[in-house]
Parts: sequence; structure tokens; C-alpha cells
Amino acid sequence: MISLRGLTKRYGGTLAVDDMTCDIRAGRVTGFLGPNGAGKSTTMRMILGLDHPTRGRALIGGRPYADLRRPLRAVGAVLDARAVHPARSGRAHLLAQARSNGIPVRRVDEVLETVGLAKAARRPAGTYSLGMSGRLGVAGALLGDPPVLVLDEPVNGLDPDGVRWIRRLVRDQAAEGRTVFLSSHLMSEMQLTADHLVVIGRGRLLSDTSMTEFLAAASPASARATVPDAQERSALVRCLTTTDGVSVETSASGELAVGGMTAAGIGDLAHRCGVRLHALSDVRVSLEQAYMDLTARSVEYATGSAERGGRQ
Ligand SMILES: Nc1ncnc2c1ncn2[C@@H]1O[C@H](COP(=O)(O)OP(=O)(O)OP(=O)(O)O)[C@@H](O)[C@H]1O
Repeated sequence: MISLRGLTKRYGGTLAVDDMTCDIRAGRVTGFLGPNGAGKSTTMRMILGLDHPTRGRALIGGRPYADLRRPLRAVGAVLDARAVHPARSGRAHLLAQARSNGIPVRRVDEVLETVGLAKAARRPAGTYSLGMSGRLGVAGALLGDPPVLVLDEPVNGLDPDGVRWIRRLVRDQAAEGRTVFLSSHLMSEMQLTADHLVVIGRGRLLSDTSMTEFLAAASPASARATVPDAQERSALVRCLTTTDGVSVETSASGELAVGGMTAAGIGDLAHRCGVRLHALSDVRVSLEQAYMDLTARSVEYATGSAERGGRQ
């Protein structure tokens, strides 16, 4: 588990991280979201001991990073996948990391295989594509088989196959009981990958909740229903419109768009009214829309169309 307690970082006049308190728990993928400049990388750097908090603490398994005796065995990280000596081969880069953490050489070859870099392992890392560098970064993170993974934008530069690979990898790591803390600006990908979300804006914690609750909170109950029989459809519309707070629109194809009620509620009502349904589904906003709504006022570097506003 990663624990943040009143974590604060000030750079001169910039409050990059402002009193963050939350736990990033084991056994699930926690997505870390926030607009550009929100403080995600600064938070991750403080977790990894690369920056000192101005106030507060970041703990990995109850200890600050500096107290970890074999750090690669406690936490694996990808911060800047390009931060590798360009003349060193991928394998030599991993070997150096392994030696300093008491990790056997065979583990280096194992992780190179896992990330699909075995064939390119002896080439200078400076000749790697962005995607290959990303894979080398992930190999370094997995090297010590750590219980905690911190990944800053790990899908950057990966092709669709690579993006899928990262998704499966982090989901598998979480399923094995590891703590996975992952940042990305790719909302559709995050929606498929994360179980839990930590959202920040201008350094402050805006949300710490499950993906399901985050989406449900952003979208008032609404659903779509298909009733094949016209008379039964009218009967269902009558039943729905006599329910408080429910609105119904009928499309040209006869599909009902229902506001103020979930699919489960409509199913129960249809059953009571003796109406046969052919299709019934909840309508949810996407993570992208829910996230945009939450962070609209916290965007530091906004384009013309984004809302500008005060601090939340
Ligand atoms: N070394 C530094 N010196 C001064 N200011 C910094 C430093 N590092 C970060 N900042 C500032 O702290 C704030 C948070 O930056 P940070 O890189 O943590 O944001 P981020 O959420 O990771 O952004 P992005 O999504 O663009 O990567 C920004 O205003 C940034 O300019």
C-alpha cells in the first residue's frame, strides 16, 4: 500500500501538491488523473524519494522510500522511460539495476522476455523506439518483483498492441495482490484499466473513489429500453410517466430513452405492467466526460474552449 499523509510540495511560488491525504491500496489498479500541471508527477516523485515533501509524508508499505533497504524489491517505477544511458544496451541497463539490488541475473532475462525485448536486449538503448523504451522502463519496474508499482504515463508512445499489453500486465499485477498506481491522460484506456481513481486538480485531492462510483455520481440514472409491441410500449410509457422524477422520450424507431430511472428499475416496472422488453441498458457518461466535469475548474493550462475558473 502507498499512504499519503498531508503530502505537500511547494516550488517557490508554486504549490505543486497541496495537503494530499489518501491510501493507494493493494489488489487493485488505481488510476491517477489530473490536468497538465496538476501535480501527478510531483506526487509520484515524492513517493519514490526523488523529491522531498515541503510538508507531510509519502509511505510505501508504511516506510518512506529512503528507509527501504532494497528499493527495487519494494517498489517498481516508470517515471521517464527515456532516462536511460543511450550507449548502454537494454540488458546492461537492467543488469546494473539488478546488481545494486541483489537481484539474480536470470531475473533480467526473465523480465526482458516478459516485456517482449529479448531480441533487442543487446542493442544500445539509444536506438530503441519510444515504445521499446517504454517496455524497457516496465522491465526495470518489474525487476525486483515488487509489491508496489508506480507508473507515470506508461502507455505513452505504445502502439495499440502495446497499450493492450500494459492493460493486461497491470491488471494481472493487481490481481496477484500488488498495489498499482498509474497515471495517464488517455481516459478511454483508464476506464478499461483502473478499478479505483485518485483525481487531483491544482495539487489538491478532488476525488478518491471507485471507478463505478465515480461514473455513477457523474451520470444521473438513465436508461434505454426497446419494447417490440406498440400497445405494450404505450402502457410502459404511461407507467413510467406516472412515476415521480421520470421522463421518457420515444425515438422514431420506438426505442425509449428514460431519464430518472435505472435499467433495473425499468425492468421491474415492465414486469409489473406485463410488458415484454427486447433490450434494456443503463446509459452512463464516459470517464472522459465525468472527469472533464469534475476538473473543469482546476485546469491550469486551458485551451480557449475549456472553462477557466477559481480553485476548487
Ligand atoms: N522542479 C520544479 N521546479 C519548479 N516547479 C515545478 C517543478 N516540477 C514541477 N513544477 C510545477 O509543479 C506543478 C505540478 O507539476 P507536475 O509535473 O507534477 O504536474 P503533472 O500533473 O505531472 O502534469 P502533466 O500532466 O503535464 O505531466 C506545475 O505547475 C509545474 O510547473
